[in-house]
Amino acid sequence: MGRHTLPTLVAIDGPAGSGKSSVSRAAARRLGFAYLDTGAAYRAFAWLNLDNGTDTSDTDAVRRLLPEFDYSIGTDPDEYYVRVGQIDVTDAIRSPEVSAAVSAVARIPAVRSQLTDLFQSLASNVDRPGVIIEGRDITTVVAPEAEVRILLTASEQARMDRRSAEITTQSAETVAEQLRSRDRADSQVVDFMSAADGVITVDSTHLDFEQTIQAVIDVINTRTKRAFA
Ligand SMILES: Nc1ncnc2c1ncn2[C@@H]1O[C@H](COP(=O)(O)OP(=O)(O)OP(=O)(O)O)[C@@H](O)[C@H]1O
Ligand SMILES: Nc1ccn([C@@H]2O[C@H](COP(=O)(O)O)[C@@H](O)[C@H]2O)c(=O)n1
Repeated sequence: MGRHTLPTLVAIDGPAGSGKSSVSRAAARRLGFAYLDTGAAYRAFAWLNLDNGTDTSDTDAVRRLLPEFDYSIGTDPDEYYVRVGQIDVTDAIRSPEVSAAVSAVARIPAVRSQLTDLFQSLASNVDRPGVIIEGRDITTVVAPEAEVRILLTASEQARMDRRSAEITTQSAETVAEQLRSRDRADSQVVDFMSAADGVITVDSTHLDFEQTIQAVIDVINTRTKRAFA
């Protein structure tokens, strides 16, 4: 049987360390939804550039690599993987080197255009009743028509504390500075710090992980007028 209805689209944006990936994945798992981590694609393309020895400040050189970007990602929250060609880069794309390079490639319009088309195609082809798509420009560019649009944010201090708690290979100061500079670079490209019209803000500064997941699920249930979970 072919699909008769399109999946419910849930778009979640927010700054670095706000909990987008971990909260979206956990909420998708509980709802029986698919989960699309859009940041992983930008990270994987930055990884390809670094692996290829491309100068990521050379826009033409980065653009020339786009046709070679053979990308795949797992959208089942329980079978998450990120691949470039046959190479599994799930862990490699989280390295400090990739985190330092990703904003440079993400600011190139041709990169954004190709990846946005890819995200829209991936989201419409999931074999689930819904899909949670998370990133920076989902509520505004990738899926502005989404039934549910959420800005997941937290104070800069809370986001830094959380990020430095998970990254033990660098000092808290280094992690904090990297997070600030990535947010600064990213906010040149798209505003993910203020909610566009129709976007619900969930501020997790004073919520723990479980409370944040429930807050997101509550918004989804309210906006779709269904009791998914
Ligand atoms: N409300 C919360 N309370 C405590 N810890 C949290 C909360 N939300 C997320 N975390 C933790 O904070 C860390 C960062 O979360 P996550 O990686 O999902 O953020 P992110 O928004 O996807 O960041 P980035 O955009 O940089 O990928 C993770 O270790 C996650 O478990
Ligand atoms: N929709 C998006 C998602 C991500 N980016 C860029 O990728 C970087 C990594 O994203 P994470 O969610 O994995 O931290 C992010 O800092 C942006 O530079 C984007 O531009 N648009």
